[in-house]
Amino acid sequence: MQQKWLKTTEVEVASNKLSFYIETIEVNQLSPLAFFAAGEKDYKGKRFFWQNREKTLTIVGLGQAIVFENRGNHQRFDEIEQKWKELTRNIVMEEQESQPILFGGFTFDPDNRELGEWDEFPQSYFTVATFQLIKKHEKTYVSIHLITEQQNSAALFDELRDERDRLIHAAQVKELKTYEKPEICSIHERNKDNYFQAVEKVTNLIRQKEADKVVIARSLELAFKNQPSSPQVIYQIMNEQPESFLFGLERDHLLFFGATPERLVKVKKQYAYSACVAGSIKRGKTAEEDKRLGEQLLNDSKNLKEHQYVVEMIEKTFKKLCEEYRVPKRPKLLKIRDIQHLYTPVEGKLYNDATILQLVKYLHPTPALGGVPRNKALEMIRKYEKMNRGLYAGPIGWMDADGNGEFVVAIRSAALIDDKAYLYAGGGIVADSNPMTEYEETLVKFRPMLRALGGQFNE
Ligand SMILES: C=C(O[C@H]1C=CC=C(C(=O)O)[C@@H]1O)C(=O)O
Repeated sequence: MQQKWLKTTEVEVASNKLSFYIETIEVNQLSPLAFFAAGEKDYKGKRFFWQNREKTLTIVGLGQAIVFENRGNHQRFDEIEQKWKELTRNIVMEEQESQPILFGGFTFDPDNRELGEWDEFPQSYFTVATFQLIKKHEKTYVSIHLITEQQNSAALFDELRDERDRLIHAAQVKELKTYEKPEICSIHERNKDNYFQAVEKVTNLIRQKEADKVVIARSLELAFKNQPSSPQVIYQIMNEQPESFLFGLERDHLLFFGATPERLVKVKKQYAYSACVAGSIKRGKTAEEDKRLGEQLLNDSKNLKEHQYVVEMIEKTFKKLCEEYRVPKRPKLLKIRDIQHLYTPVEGKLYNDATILQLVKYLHPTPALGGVPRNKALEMIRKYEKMNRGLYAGPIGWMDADGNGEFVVAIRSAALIDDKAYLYAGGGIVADSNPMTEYEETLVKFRPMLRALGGQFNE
């Protein structure tokens, strides 16, 4: 049985009078990835994919009803918030199972000028999809969004209905595809020498009290025999990393995707949930070894220090934006397939006027990805890391018109551009860091994406 809701809303965005038409139907049995793949021909470069860690929410977007981009200014969080508010001001959506979603991400550092694979990418990139699929618990909804200046759009909307039905049909009837892993022809460790020098330099500066903690990252470049497709690599990370948040965001030739264990912030009905994830150790080969390594991590002063900086900073932000909040006294372990982390969940009740994008703005970058003090750490990253992180380590996620949403920290991620992929990984440097140990930690952090992309990992 298909249900329909039709909403039309008049809105004004940047003094353009726009109408926002929405129609949602409930559909039976539909694989979100098959829906994503159904857009391979016509919507490539204009798609997104999201699945939360609990697997209770999957969102797919095909096509673009509207795009919000912003290049390089410091108001980027407020600007996106304002545009989204203008667009959804008149929409009354409460209690609806499926709402229009704004999906996208912010780059790590708009002041980074290093050239590379991110040259064309804006500093904020958000879209409302033309065709949006939401799978919540066991129900699946597909919405059409049309945002237009035209007054009479009935014919156009009918065309979109036909297109929606075609996409649903394609996703339902095609046999569920199992994709092969891509075939790699080369793996190149970019700027490896520079990475060692950067860690050494930054450790020395921290010892001289120039900063307390700085996260230094590096990158691998993979070349493939044949160009992998977006559904193919998303399929691989879904299989390889089921316990993480999964995301994929396309813009023209670039797909940024990953499987991160780290939530930046989730807001549901004015309650906010964040998590401090910093401090790492590998998984053991046996349950006993794993337990011993976990205990070692929980008692390791270097990792506890790295972690504590993140806790203090997230607590400060919650203090500013929440009526009440709760921070556990000690971290616990977050165990994922290749690695264990120190983990402290933080939650609070937001003040009435506080929003998810304000939280993102104040939290990003936490000392799990930037450092302490923040500006000094960012300066050192720009100076010594010598790469552009692009969306790696930035906030990526979604929000709805009621202010609910979720953003993760885009680590364990890669940018796929044509027949190349760029993988990123880093680690927190403190006074007692050792370059070789840090390097080995990045190898462990590369492992999930490398494995998903068909690479070998040699211990
Ligand atoms: C910077 C990364 O991880 C961060 C998140 C968790 C643990 C981290 C650590 O132990 O250093 C890092 O702060 C990365 O995965 O690229």
